[in-house]
Amino acid sequence: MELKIQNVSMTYPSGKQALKGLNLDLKSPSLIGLLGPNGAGKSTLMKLLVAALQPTGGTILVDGTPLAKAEGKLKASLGYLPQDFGLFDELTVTQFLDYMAALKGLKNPKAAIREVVAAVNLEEKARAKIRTLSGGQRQRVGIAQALLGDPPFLIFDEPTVGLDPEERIHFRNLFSRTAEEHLVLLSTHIIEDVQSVCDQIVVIHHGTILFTGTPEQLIQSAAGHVGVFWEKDETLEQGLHITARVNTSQGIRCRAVADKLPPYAQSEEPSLEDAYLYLISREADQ
Ligand SMILES: Nc1ncnc2c1ncn2[C@@H]1O[C@H](COP(=O)(O)OP(=O)(O)OP(=O)(O)O)[C@@H](O)[C@H]1O
Repeated sequence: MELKIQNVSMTYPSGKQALKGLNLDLKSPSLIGLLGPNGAGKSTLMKLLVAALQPTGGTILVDGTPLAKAEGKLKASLGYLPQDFGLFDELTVTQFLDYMAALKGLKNPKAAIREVVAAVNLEEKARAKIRTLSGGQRQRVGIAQALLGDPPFLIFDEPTVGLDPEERIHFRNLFSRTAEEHLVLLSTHIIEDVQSVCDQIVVIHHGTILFTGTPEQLIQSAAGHVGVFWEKDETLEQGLHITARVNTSQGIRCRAVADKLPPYAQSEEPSLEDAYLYLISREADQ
């Protein structure tokens, strides 16, 4: 499966331009992490990709066919976890998944439901009413319904919200395994979610794409722009973007990103988080 996003823009009826001339190729199999600050346009892009919104400019091609003509095919091969996912509180987990399986037209719903309930570790709650679940468990039901029927294209909008660290690791591994044969797109603010599993990262900010490439390429782009120093007085922080500030017994140790590091900063190898913050901070400085 291949999606081509060509010069896509989205302006809401309010006049807010959420996306500005985006170009992007998404090709199966791949696990693509969509990173960006609040309001960057991530959810808008995902809504366009699932045809929940129509772009106000540009074209989206699904295996070469314009989305407007390929909508049926796209929806039949799509699993989607939206950001604000409403659940049917009075249904049990299994009843809800059964309903979703019917909407998806699955031929063998019982086996498919068993499979996804196991994949998200919810066997113990399969008969529990959704209103009795914790936030993290509800999120897992949302992930389960997206996985139902093993669709070849999966979109998860902030899938790890509400999950504890152990669950987040479980889901990262699940997404990674799923992406061995599928196209998986996940949006997140959490760098660790993309760090260890995504083979491609797309950084979006103010409705434009700032970066596409591998995590290693993003890290490389910040080489020479990350440094640490002891904060002897506050003026040393001026003109720098401080990414960490640690109180130690010897004083305050600062980590910073900057276009040009000051002489008192000792250069450090960038992490993915440094590189992301460097990219966003450069944009903010312009
Ligand atoms: N229905 C809407 N009408 C008007 N403006 C909207 C609408 N939905 C989103 N926006 C605006 O479009 C911009 C992009 O929003 P979007 O939800 O796509 O960002 P996001 O990157 O998903 O942010 P977050 O991480 O906070 O969910 C924001 O400025 C937002 O306020």
